[in-house]
Amino acid sequence: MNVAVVGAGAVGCYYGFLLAQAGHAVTLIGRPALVEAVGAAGLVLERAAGTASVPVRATEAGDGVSGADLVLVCVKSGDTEAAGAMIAGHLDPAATILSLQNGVDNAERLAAVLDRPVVPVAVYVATAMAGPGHVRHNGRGDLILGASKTSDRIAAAFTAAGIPTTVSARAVDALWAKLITNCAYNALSALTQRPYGRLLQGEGVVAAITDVVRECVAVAEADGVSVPPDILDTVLDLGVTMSGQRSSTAQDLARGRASEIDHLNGFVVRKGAALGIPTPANRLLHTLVKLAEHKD
Ligand SMILES: NC(=O)C1=CN([C@@H]2O[C@H](COP(=O)(O)OP(=O)(O)OC[C@H]3O[C@@H](n4cnc5c(N)ncnc54)[C@H](OP(=O)(O)O)[C@@H]3O)[C@@H](O)[C@H]2O)C=CC1
Ligand SMILES: CC(C)(CO)C(=O)C(=O)O
Repeated sequence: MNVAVVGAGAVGCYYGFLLAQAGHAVTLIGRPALVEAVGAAGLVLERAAGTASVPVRATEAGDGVSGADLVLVCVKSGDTEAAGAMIAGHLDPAATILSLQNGVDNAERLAAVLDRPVVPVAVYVATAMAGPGHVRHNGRGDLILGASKTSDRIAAAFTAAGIPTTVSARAVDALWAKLITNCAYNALSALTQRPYGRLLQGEGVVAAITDVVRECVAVAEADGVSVPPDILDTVLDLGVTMSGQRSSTAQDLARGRASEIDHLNGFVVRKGAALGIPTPANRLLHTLVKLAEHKD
């Protein structure tokens, strides 16, 4: 396949590497430092098994998607519309477009910009950029791909490339379950800069997380989403299995970058308002993170 990755960061570089290593022609669309580094040394993946590099094409330009059969959009949720506008005029009519992003409405928002279907993908991976063109893998890597005409073929190609992938007509339910986890941990970890294990030990934290999760479940169910009945246990378990982890929102704030909070707790607040469901705990977390993003 000809594959284009729009947003060559931690997620895009990880999946781009595995697809290139499996023999697919991969083009990364990213920032100038990434393009320069990949041009000089290839795309580097560091993981428990060792560090390796593959040669891939890299460009800053939206026309990097020209001729691609498959386009992976991997930008942060706040960049979805801009990334869509950048590639809109260059897409092959037969290309399949995947949104590999957290949050539940990126595929829908991207589809509105592109005026064509976009397949939502739930991404279960832990990766981070160690430097331009150098991605570090910290765990997992499996995907749940929404259903489409080409999803089964893509899932087979991904799985053959070392990316365990299943197809589900209810990928959005999986995205919601992930969103609920993000709503529970991301803001609290960001505001306190605590990893999840120490966060859960804080006074009142489990009760606060329980409130957040209950609000999210009420909004999801009012929106027709099916949430697993044991979601609260799943959320609390993550704080044990990933006890040393700080949320991506904590990492964004520590680097002085805008976070995805508008698309996490902020999304639940907006959706709840539209559906008549009160979301005071999510509203407060959203507001506090917005204040922390703009300290001056
Ligand atoms: N990292 C992880 O382990 C996981 C991340 N996710 C989700 O995946 C999505 C991507 O996350 P992640 O890869 O970590 O984010 P990153 O910030 O590492 O990667 C996104 C990259 O896209 C670049 N970018 C944004 N807009 C453009 C554009 N128009 N043209 C070219 N490059 C662009 C960004 O540059 P710049 O920074 O300069 O804007 C950045 O390098 C998010 O929704 C995240 O929540 C989901 C599961 C796990
Ligand atoms: C699952 C979790 C909470 C893990 O850190 C995450 O997705 C994030 O940090 O954004």
